[in-house]
Amino acid sequence: MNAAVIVFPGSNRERDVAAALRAGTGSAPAMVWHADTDLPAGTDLVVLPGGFSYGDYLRCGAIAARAPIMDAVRAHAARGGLVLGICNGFQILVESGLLPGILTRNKNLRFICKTQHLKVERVDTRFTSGYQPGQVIEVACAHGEGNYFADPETIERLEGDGRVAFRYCDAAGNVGGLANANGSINDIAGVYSEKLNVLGMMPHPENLIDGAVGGTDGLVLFAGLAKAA
Ligand SMILES: NC(=O)CC[C@H](N)C(=O)O
Repeated sequence: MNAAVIVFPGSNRERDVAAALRAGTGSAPAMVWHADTDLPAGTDLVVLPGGFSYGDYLRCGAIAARAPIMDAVRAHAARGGLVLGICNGFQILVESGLLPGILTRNKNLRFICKTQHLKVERVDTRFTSGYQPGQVIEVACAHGEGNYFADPETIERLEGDGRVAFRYCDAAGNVGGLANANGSINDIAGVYSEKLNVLGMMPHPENLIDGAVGGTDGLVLFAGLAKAA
């Protein structure tokens, strides 16, 4: 599979996600600078990594969404190409209009850094085909603005169309309550685009790829993507 990781000034998880792609797909991704205007020919998957692009100035992801490379990312998505945005990458996807809704300050107004359980809502997408229906997975959270919000019509559409990818839950799979630390509406941790080819998620699957360091629940996503591509 040919993956491209976009690197913005202030990205800090691009190496983590490159390691996850190498481990999950067997090949190293191309690293593409934000000021470039083209993706490498034959790119199957674009990854927008986590971090603090442009120092989180204005709003997280707002400036990166207007970077030169984003026209090529939008065109890739419009052709049905795969796009994965993780944390700051999710923020960039909503700021660029590739996904609906917004990501605003965590409800406790603090940076949240912890492992987190997620419920996998569906396993018939190219991102989640490696999981079991209803599986509870463990991933890492590290964000200040992960509180997902959208207007009631948008939420109804997302829920009705099965476009919620993951929800915050406890170890037993109970959704919401204290498990939803950032206050996201409907406990939403990740959403798909209409054609299910764009996924934005707040937690970091790329940091759970090694049994010796916390587990491999994240690796499943990258390995599944390679199979799907
Ligand atoms: N880990 C990240 O990608 C952090 C995203 C963003 N800078 C925030 O704090 O919300």
